[in-house]
Formats: sequence, structure tokens, C-alpha cells
Amino acid sequence: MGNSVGKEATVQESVAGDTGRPPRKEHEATRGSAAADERRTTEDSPTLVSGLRLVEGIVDTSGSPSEHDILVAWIRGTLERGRAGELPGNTYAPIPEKWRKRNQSREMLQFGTYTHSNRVETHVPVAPLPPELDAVVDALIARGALTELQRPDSCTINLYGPGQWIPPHIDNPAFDRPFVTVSLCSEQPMVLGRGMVWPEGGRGPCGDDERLNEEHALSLPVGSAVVVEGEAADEYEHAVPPVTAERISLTFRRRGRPGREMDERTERAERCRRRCRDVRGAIVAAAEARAGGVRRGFGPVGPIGAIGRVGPPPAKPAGRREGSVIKKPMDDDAEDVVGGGVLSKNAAKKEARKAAKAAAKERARKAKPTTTAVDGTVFERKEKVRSCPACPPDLLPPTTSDANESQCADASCVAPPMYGEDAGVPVAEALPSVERVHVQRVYDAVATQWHGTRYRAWSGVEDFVRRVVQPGSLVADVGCGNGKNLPEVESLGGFGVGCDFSVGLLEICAVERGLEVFAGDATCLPLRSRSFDVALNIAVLHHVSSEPRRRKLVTETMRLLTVGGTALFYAWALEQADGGVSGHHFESQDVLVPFHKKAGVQGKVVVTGGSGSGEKEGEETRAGGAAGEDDDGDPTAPRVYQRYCHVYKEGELETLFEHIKSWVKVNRVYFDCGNWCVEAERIA
Ligand SMILES: O=C(O)CCC(=O)C(=O)O
Ligand SMILES: [Fe+2]
Repeated sequence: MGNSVGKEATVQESVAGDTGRPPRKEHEATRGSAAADERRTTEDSPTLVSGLRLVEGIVDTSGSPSEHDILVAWIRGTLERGRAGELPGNTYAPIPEKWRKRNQSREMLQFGTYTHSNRVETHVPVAPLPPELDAVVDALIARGALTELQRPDSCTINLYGPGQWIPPHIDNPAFDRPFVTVSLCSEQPMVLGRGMVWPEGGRGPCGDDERLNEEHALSLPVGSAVVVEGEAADEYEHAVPPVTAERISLTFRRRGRPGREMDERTERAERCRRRCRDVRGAIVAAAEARAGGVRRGFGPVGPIGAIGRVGPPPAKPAGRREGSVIKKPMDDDAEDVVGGGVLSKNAAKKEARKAAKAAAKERARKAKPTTTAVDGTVFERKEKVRSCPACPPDLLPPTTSDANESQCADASCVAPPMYGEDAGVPVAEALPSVERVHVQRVYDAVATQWHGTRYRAWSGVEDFVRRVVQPGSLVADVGCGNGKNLPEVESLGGFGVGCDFSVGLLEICAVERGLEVFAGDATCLPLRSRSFDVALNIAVLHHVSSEPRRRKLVTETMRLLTVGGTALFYAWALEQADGGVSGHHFESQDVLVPFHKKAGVQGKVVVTGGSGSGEKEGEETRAGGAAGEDDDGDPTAPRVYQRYCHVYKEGELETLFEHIKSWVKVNRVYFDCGNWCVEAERIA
């Protein structure tokens, strides 16, 4: 779909105001419901919204009938079936009377998830995404509007007749970002703003705070997709002013995992997150400094669209002022709009409260010296203030004595040093060539393809995470790969820090998932002892080529934990059930397992240098072999790579914990989907 479009689609690039770069002339913007002749370009415009991208040509409008015509015919036919009561559940829902009165009476079809007034109602059945909409999703992914990881599971179809509109709202945070709206039938504007109030589809009274009057409009061409994330999704409301001609929009969203709703639990976690940010910052900064590593800020996260402010600010508010809050007429039943009326109303109040608070703070600051804590509390600077007054004690920064601790209660154990590199073994030299050539470089070379098929934590890992991670937990993912274990951690309110030696995979973690990650050797971690509540070591041990290094990896992972903290280890088993998930059969414990890189999949840049035997090995096994900077010209050519694996016999994995038994207890050993697994706890 859309691939055969003759005209080249445009993807807006970042023109975010704070970059200091002038905005590019990319797309015309129109003001609210204004006529097309009032159009201006973004070049006129000093104020920009980040987090918007426009991708044209998703649905092909050429030919007769075009893809567009066929899709529209299918939507109209489906609507008829809905009106006739032939669709399951609330796939078609009758229009609420209040909406009809305000000419908000656009009709809707919903697939995958039912929402009403912006509330997600999972108990109400609707039809799943049909193949006709799957095809649009495929086109969105093929064109890079979304990644496979962001594949939507829900779609709301809005059918607007002339004069119909959708009021300002913020899409429910239970839906992941980005979400995407595809436009059909006629080109109409979408307007973004803060504190917008549109009681009758036109602009209503706003506060006299300039920011509350901010509005930006983006014209949405037929067949295009607008991709909404970041500020555009969560800081700004969006709305569709009364349309001038029939319009159909398809809004594709992906329902986040439970816990994404703005419920009490999320807010509590958010408060804790703010308080603990300095603790986390210190740990990650230490890791970054020591590893010279890769973490958030790796680069711009894809092109960020932006549109300009259009036209002068609207007239002063017609509402009456009560204190610092503007009372607006016409917003009594605002919660009946698509959902955003509530948010609009609240946003205005919130902004006014915020302004008053900021002014009070400023007065207080001028009056006497103060310190502002991370949770926003302002303290008079009489005595030294701890920045984390209500934090659980185990989340406070380690004290000096902790920093100097001897790592192990029992001198006979292998006492882990404070930082791995304190052992005096530089990481690059310590990495055996077989691991460099047949593990690190292979993952670098196949990272994109690898990521495409492994985007979610294994269910056993997810169960463990759900059991042990609490809001505010610090979680180390040692050998984090493409970061698939950490989103669950974050959705539970935990803070994840990942480490891997494949920069190709880390780039995916940082750029696609926005995770905190750094590059390093998992047997030699630049992280402080006893600073993490939970550690994950998933599918790492089977890539370690000697028993001393396997023990070291186990020690290093356990060293990070606070006393009472737990870690989960997964490693491939020699014993694979026939037809098991991995589909592997191993002849011996130390094996090279082929990975077939498909044609057209670009490998990541390999950054590892070195001139050890590893490179030679890479050349020797070239035909079916290793990956490295010695790859021949075409990085998109199909190729078979060999990954080194040591697969574990029953009973072997737990032996790796024996040398640290005075401070580590193995609580559970089990088999899961072709892996031997250990849950271990730091007890001293
Ligand atoms: O119709 C549109 O363009 C926007 C639809 C929308 O915002 C929604 O359904 O949440
Ligand atoms: Fe929306």
C-alpha cells in the first residue's frame, strides 16, 4: 500500500525551536478552521511543536479505483453493516445525543480497543483489526512511519461530515506513543495547542496566559499519516476544527501494557521517580564516565516534525476571572467530548495554578536563599538539606562507608572489587577473541534483523520482573541486548540500566527504546556494588567461553545487588525438547550456531578494534563465519554468521554460584523453554 505512489513522500525533519536552526519550509500550515487562502508556511513561524512527523503517500491515491478509493468503499460498507447491527460488540457505537447537539456527531468504528470519551474500556468487545487495516499498518511500517515494535493493535475510524469536528484532547496515555492518524477523502487541518477551549467547534475563551492561547495547525493531505509522539502527544492537545468537506481518519494506536494508565500507582511511581532521579543520575553518570559509554542522548531519535504557530493569538478571554483561574462558559459537559474536554479544562486551571506557584516561588527565592528539592519542595538554606527526604533508605545515595566497603563478608569468597576494572584488567584485552569475533561482532552485524524478531521479554523473565520490581527499583540488565527486558521494568515504575558489548544492539536500546544503556564487558562492570535491587542476566552466560569468566560474570552480576536483592540468570540448555522453541539440537556443549542474515538488512557499524587472533579467526571462517570490519563491501548481502555458544548441562549452571555461596544464595533452579535458569539472592 502506498509503495507505488509516484510522488515522493516527505518526512518532516526536526526543526525544534531549541536547536537554534531556522525552520525549514516543509509543509503548509493552516489556521484552525480558516480557509485555504489563509495558509502560511512554517517559515513564518517562530513557535514549534516537537514530536510530529508527516509521512505522505501511505495510501495511494493514483489510478481508478485507487487504493484510497477501495479503502474508503470498504469503510463505508463496514459503517453500513455497523448501522445495521451486524458488527460485533461496540465496533460501531451509536452517537451520544450530546455530541449530536454540538455537531460533534461524527460516526466512529473501533477495532482492537473500545474507547469512550477517551476512556479505555477493555471490557467492551470490539472486532480485532481486519486485514484491510492490517494492510495500512504494513504500509506505515514499510514507510518507516512506525517500527515493527510499535505495530498498532487498535484503530479508531472517524467519519466526519461537513461541519463536524473533534474537540481538543490528549489521547489516553494507556496508548503507547507514537500514535498515527491517516487521512482520507479531503485535506483538512489538525490543530495542536495548550489549553485550547472550543465549546462549539470554534475557538473559545482562553486564559490570558500567552501559552494557553498557543495554537498550531498542520494540514493533513489525503493519504498521509501524521505520527504523533513526545511533546505533540503529551504536552499539547490536538483537535480537528469543523471540516469543510467529508473526511475519514484512521487513528492507529497500540495499547500499552497495564500500568500505563494515569492511575494512582503511576503517579506514585512518578513522584518516586522524581525524588530518585539524582541517585540514578549518579549511578549512570559513573557508568558513563567509566565506560565512555553509550546511553540516552545517542543522537536524535528519528526525525522530529514540527509545525509553526499560525496567526496572531486569539482575542482576550470572554470568561470572568476568579483569582488566578479563568471561569469558562460552555465547559460544563466537556467530559463528553472525545475525552479531551476534561483535559482542556484542567489544563487551563493547572497552568494558572502553576503560574501562581512559580510566582510565589520566585518571590520566596528573592526573599532568602533557598534550595529546591527534586520533588519541587523549596527549603530555606539554613542547614544542609538532604535531597531525598521521603525516599526509602535503600534508595539513598551510598554513604562513604558503603563506598569503601569490603565487598564480601567471607574472605574465602572471590571478593568482588568495587568496580570491575579495579581488578586491573582492561576490558578490551580481557575479551577472548572467540567472544569478540563470534559473539560481539556477530550481534553488531545482525542487530537490526535480530531486533526485528525479538522485541519482547520472554514470559518467564517478565513474570520474574513483575514479581520483584517495585516503583523506584533500580534494575541492572547485564547483557541487555536490544533492551527487550527493560520496558516492563519501566512500566512497573522501576529504573533500568542496561549494559552490553554490542554497540549495534545498544544503539537500538538508546535510539528506538530510549533506554539508559552503556557499552561494557559484563564480566567487568563499571557500576558500584550494592546499588541495584534487581539484576537480569538473560541469555548471556551461554556466550562466555571459559568457566573462570562464567564465574566472574555471575560474581559481577551479584556484586551489583543490595543485600536482599535478586537476580535472574537464563542460559541455553544442552537438553532441548524436540521441536522446542529454539528449534536447536546441540551435538556438544561448545558450538557455533549459525545465524542467517537476510539480504537487504543493513548491519550496524562494528566499532571494536584490536588486532588479536580474533580477526584472523574471522577471516578463516569467512564463508560461514564471523563478523568484523573485514566484511566485504556490501553490508546488505545475505550471509550466515556463526555465534559461539556454550550450552549448559543439567546441574551445571548452579555450580557457577558455589564460589560465592557465603554471600549469594541460589533460591531456585528451573528449566524454561530450552534454558536453564537460576534465581539467586544476595544475602550478605
Ligand atoms: O481525525 C483525526 O484526525 C484525529 C482523530 C483523533 O484525534 C482521535 O481519534 O483521537
Ligand atoms: Fe486524538
